[in-house]
Amino acid sequence: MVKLLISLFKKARPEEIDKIVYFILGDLRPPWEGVELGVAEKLCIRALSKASGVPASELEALYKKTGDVGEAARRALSTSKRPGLLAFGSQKPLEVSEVYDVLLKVARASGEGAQDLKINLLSSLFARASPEEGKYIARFVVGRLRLGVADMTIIEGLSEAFGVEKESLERAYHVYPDLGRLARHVAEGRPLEEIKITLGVPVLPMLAQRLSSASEILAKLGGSAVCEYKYDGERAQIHLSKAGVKIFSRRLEDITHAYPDVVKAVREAVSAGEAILEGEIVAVDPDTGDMLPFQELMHRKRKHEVAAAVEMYPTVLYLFDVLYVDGEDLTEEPLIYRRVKLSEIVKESDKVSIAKWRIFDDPDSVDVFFHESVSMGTEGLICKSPTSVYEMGARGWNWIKYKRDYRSEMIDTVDLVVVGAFHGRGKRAGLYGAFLLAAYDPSTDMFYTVCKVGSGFTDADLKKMYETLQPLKLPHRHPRVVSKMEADVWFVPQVVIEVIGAEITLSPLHTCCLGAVRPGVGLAVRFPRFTGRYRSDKSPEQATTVAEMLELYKRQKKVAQPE
Ligand SMILES: Nc1ncnc2c1ncn2[C@@H]1O[C@H](COP(=O)(O)OP(=O)(O)OP(=O)(O)O)[C@@H](O)[C@H]1O
Repeated sequence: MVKLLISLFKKARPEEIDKIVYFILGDLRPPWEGVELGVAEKLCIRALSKASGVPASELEALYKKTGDVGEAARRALSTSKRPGLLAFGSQKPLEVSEVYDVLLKVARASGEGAQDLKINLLSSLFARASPEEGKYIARFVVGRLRLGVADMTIIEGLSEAFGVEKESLERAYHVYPDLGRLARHVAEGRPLEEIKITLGVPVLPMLAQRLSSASEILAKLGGSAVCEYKYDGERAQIHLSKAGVKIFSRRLEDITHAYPDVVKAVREAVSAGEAILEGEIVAVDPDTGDMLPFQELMHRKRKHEVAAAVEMYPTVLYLFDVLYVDGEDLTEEPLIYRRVKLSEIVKESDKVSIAKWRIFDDPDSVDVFFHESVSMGTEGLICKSPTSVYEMGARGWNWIKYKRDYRSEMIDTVDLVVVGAFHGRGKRAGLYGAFLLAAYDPSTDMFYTVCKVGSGFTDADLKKMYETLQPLKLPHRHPRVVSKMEADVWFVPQVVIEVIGAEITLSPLHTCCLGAVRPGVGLAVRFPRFTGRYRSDKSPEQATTVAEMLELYKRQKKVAQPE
């Protein structure tokens, strides 16, 4: 493959080599420009029929039989009468640039009459194409070219064809991942140093390796690590400039349209004029602000649902890196410097936060932080070398993910005692927005906290809870309640409600079974939800006990976690 590419690149003129590279990749433009041909097989066949004079029904049948629109094109064009046009061979052969320009017009056709325009443009191409050319054009336009040439193979070809070091090409590609443009750059003999981090063009993101124990991770990172919550959402590379805010996905696609709320929040939170930031967009419960699993971001994927989703499924952006600020490329600076810079330019709000992080040098502390992170709704930690630069496009050992290799499933509901509450915001203002719940320990006759729950309550439930709890209000924590968490309001332990969660996890934030499984860590219900059942038939001493919590934790079904 490389040999073929070398000879092709050597033959190509600089002004067409970019187009050749895009064709090889099966695209017309780099991913963030979102240029799509939008040509279905049916439309392609209609264009072929128009160009060849062969009835569309015949071509449909041919396509059905061979399953390859390219083959249908080849046969149509070999038998064609080419109505209204000179016979093939009697006119100027097609040039790469011409084909490219017409296809770009096809991709950009939109609105009323777009279908007809696309058919006309394509049929004019087919009318001039040889049967072999038609075969590949047809496959390309319906997205079936599939040459299987990897980006790195193109880089190898370019390196050999133009005598440029492969490593330098790779570096340039990581900063500006547009292979067509890169090919043209080297074919024109321009120096690679000209290629710099650019606002509006996403860099290839740095990726993480994976290890499964804190001690291995610390050893690999040279003894100490910046440990950050590993948020479970969508990775976002955010480019802020005078022109506005653009958000790019992990795969370099422009996803700005899905997150108008993030755009607005970034504008308000970031004080720099220009910046490239990285973070994770996480769906949160609109009533409690608690993190939700990333599946809840699906509502942002359908264009017509975005406006409603912004209201019903709000997000928080957790920023974890900054690559560029006001003309200064920070990718060669150490992580610690970048994190400081990040806190300098970001004013945190309820929509934009800086990813929670700590520096550790002992595995036990990393583990405690890990369990805290998971119980808050994340996937674990990303541990990073404090001195590492931002390695674009690399999956090296300077970022190491620490995830669980299994996920558990909570097998039963639990009945927990309301011991505290948190003031509600927004729709819940004036009421309680979330409640601190505890399990009972008969051996000490005390209540130990298990979770903070805000989900599953209807408006009527919240009102009822508020009214029921008023007479039980205390100015301080009840002496029979053991809690590390500070509630806004405390109650006499009396009201029992039924709760279900995704699983029971270890957590240093709660006191239930503290130290029973690991030192310094208790048990918590992750993603807890009120089932709607008030257990007024139960006294607080009949609530789920800490021993039952431990039993439930041990008996949970463990489900293998996908890599
Ligand atoms: N604090 C953080 N620092 C870096 N990445 C984070 C952080 N929090 C969440 N992430 C996310 O974690 C991802 C890496 O881990 P994960 O294994 O979940 O993703 P993946 O897509 O399966 O793997 P990868 O991105 O490494 O190919 C990052 O791409 C990013 O989206």
